[in-house]
Amino acid sequence: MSGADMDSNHGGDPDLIVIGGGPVGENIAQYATEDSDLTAMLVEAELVGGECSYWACMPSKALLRPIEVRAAAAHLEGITTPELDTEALLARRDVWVSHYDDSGQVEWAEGAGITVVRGHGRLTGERQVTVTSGDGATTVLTARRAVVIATGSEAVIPAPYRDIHPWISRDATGVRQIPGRLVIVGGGVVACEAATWLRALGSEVTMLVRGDRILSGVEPAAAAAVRSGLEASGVRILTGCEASEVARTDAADTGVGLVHGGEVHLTTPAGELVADEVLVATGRRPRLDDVGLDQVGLEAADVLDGRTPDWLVAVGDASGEAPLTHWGKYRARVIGEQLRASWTGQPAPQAPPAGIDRAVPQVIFTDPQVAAVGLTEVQATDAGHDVVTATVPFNSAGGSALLRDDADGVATLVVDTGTRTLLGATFAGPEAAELVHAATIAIVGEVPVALLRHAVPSYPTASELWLRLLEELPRDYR
Ligand SMILES: Cc1cc2nc3c(=O)[nH]c(=O)nc-3n(C[C@H](O)[C@H](O)[C@H](O)COP(=O)(O)OP(=O)(O)OC[C@H]3O[C@@H](n4cnc5c(N)ncnc54)[C@H](O)[C@@H]3O)c2cc1C
Ligand SMILES: NC(=O)c1ccc[n+]([C@@H]2O[C@H](COP(=O)([O-])OP(=O)(O)OC[C@H]3O[C@@H](n4cnc5c(N)ncnc54)[C@H](O)[C@@H]3O)[C@@H](O)[C@H]2O)c1
Repeated sequence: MSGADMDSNHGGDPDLIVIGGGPVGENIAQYATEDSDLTAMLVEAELVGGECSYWACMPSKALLRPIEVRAAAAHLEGITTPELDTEALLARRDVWVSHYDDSGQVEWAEGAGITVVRGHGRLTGERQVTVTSGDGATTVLTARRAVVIATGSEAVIPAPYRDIHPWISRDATGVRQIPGRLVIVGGGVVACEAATWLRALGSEVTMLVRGDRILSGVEPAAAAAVRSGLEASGVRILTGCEASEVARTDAADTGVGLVHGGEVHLTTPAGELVADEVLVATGRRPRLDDVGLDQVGLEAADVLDGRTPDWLVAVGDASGEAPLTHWGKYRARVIGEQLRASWTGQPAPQAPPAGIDRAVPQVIFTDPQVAAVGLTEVQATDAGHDVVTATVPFNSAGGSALLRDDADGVATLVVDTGTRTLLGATFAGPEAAELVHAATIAIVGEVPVALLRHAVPSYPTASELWLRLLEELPRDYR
């Protein structure tokens, strides 16, 4: 260890207290302390590993992967379609969430030298966190250097649904009882992914979408491909449709993943809908209400706008940045390394390139998948860029067409006319997830598109779509 201001504090107050032991909290605790004598405590109210490990990313993708493989087999000449075994699929989910047991993650934390403290953490003073455990006992902790808020986010439930105990994403990922008739409110990522697995598990799904299309944040042609895929699987999508009244008999919190009461009646412009369950998937907000911000003279807006004192940092979903695990973990690595360098005198890591937050990738695991990074054409022009775009059908390359007999979908590049570098890319098609990282590298590296044609994709792979896309650009760009 180097650095003038370091003194060993083993057994004393930790250098860092992280409130929230999700993937982001775990990462910042690790990166802020590794290769040093610095110490961290991770305060977790529920399960170490967070929403992502038990209720969000892992269970949803564990459910979706076999469904995706079945869909691919159903659209490939030469093999018969495998049958879905609901019980086995839910059991696979349970394995991927470690049966909701976090001992593996606690073991990892302890192995990394991080002390796990169970309970709900709240700020009660400068660098001070009071932890309330399940039995109401409180412990006051003080950080020598900093406190991190990594408390994640929570589902937003709009007014008409608050009294009916609707399902939220936890019920969909933790499903144990398949609703016969399911209404999904929202047309975002949670809604589209949950519609995919719940339809495959046998629910009759109706999506109630307030806007004029699903997935309003992605390229319209990609969103249209997802809509076609959902409709082909039997999902009914009502756009421009909001419920004005919602009523349910015997609404009750029967448990996660179980139907929460009797029939639900929804009054909508498309007529009355009757459902056995309603899944509300209308967005998430940073979980900042109950972390004691008022005790240190702050409001949620201060955290979201970055007006926090030096000793307080927010990261992950709680920070208001892109609510994605990989993005939160990236920010945790960057901020954690910066903190460690400033506390130890170790060399500072390379700073992120300017504008890095415009290179956030996301994969939507629907059928077809959507994998996107950076700006869409509309977002780029709204941000003041002059752009040219290239769009090709997903099956326009041999390698991508081979993936499925119905390799429908679309790929789009958005290029800045000034810098002639990539601003955004979107791939909608089978297994599109693995195509997007090349675009992320091109954006982060500010690679001129003229150089990209010298990056040769193997034959026959889906990456050959890059050749088709570059050919679609004006000749003097290639
Ligand atoms: C259904 C669904 C699917 C998703 N799928 C993906 C995906 O495929 N890929 C992807 O990148 N992202 C996905 N996301 C988003 C992803 O889950 C979040 O971006 C990620 O979990 C954020 O990590 P985090 O550590 O910031 O917060 P979280 O994972 O929410 O963890 C926060 C932790 O803090 C704890 N906590 C909160 N308040 C306190 C307190 N006061 N004291 C102590 N502990 C507290 C919580 O119990 C929790 O364990 C999905 C989200 C949902 C809802
Ligand atoms: N594969 C992934 O990366 C993945 C998967 C799931 C979730 N996530 C993350 O989780 C976050 C939350 O997902 P989400 O789908 O809940 O949010 P979202 O913001 O993606 O979509 C919310 C949807 O609800 C609609 N809506 C909002 N308020 C409404 C209201 N009052 N009435 C009717 N409709 C309303 C919106 O128009 C939109 O269609 C996302 O930002 C996403 O990044 C990521």
